[in-house]
Amino acid sequence: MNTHHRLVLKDIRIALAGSPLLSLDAEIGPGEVLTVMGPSGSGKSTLLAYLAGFLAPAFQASGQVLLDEREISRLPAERRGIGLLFQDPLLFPHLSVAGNLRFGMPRAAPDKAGRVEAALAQVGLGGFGQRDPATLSGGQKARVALMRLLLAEPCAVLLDEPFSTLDRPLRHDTRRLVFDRLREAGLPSLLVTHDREDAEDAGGRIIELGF
Ligand SMILES: Nc1ncnc2c1ncn2[C@@H]1O[C@H](COP(=O)(O)OP(=O)(O)OP(=O)(O)O)[C@@H](O)[C@H]1O
Repeated sequence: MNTHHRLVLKDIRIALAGSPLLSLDAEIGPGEVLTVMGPSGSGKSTLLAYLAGFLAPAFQASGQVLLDEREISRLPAERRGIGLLFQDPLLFPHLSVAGNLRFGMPRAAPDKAGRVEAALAQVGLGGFGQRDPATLSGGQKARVALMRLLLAEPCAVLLDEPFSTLDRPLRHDTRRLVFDRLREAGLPSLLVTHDREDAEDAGGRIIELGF
């Protein structure tokens, strides 16, 4: 599942009601994690919403978002090839764990059942496929959300405080597993967080938002 994607953010500027909110220039190579930090209200979630394709109409944005040299900022969200990991794992409650993992897989993906089982085994959840997601712990849900994201074969990943509801040391272990898997998959990732430890553990560059 190793890929070599690159996400380039060129002179991104976002304003709210005519006032500048944030500006950013960055390049994220295969397997790299860029962390964006900033106080509450500095625009971290807004930046991710812009990159993912669901910026609220109250904002004005300019700049270029290049994924593998293709400008994606005018494409609809579902055609951008971006995977998202939020604070809430947002598992579909009406699907089993395996159903959640199969959900975003490319239609033509071979041996879906085998890949789902292998993905679960990779994160210590072998045999959990038929479980109802409501019966999982917070850390288990986070691991299912990660593998659902990877099986969808994104070209880049955005993470919005994905560890903030987990207690330490579970937080530490989950964070390690997520960053290791993203690195192994060769995906460029952008993490936004308040947490200095999350940022340092991500192992990449850290940018502080602010004009
Ligand atoms: N839909 C919206 N319409 C108008 N203003 C908004 C909207 N969403 C957010 N804002 C404002 O935009 C600014 C940036 O908000 P954003 O949620 O991006 O900050 P953040 O850095 O992610 O904060 P936090 O760390 O608290 O999640 C804030 O001033 C917020 O009030």
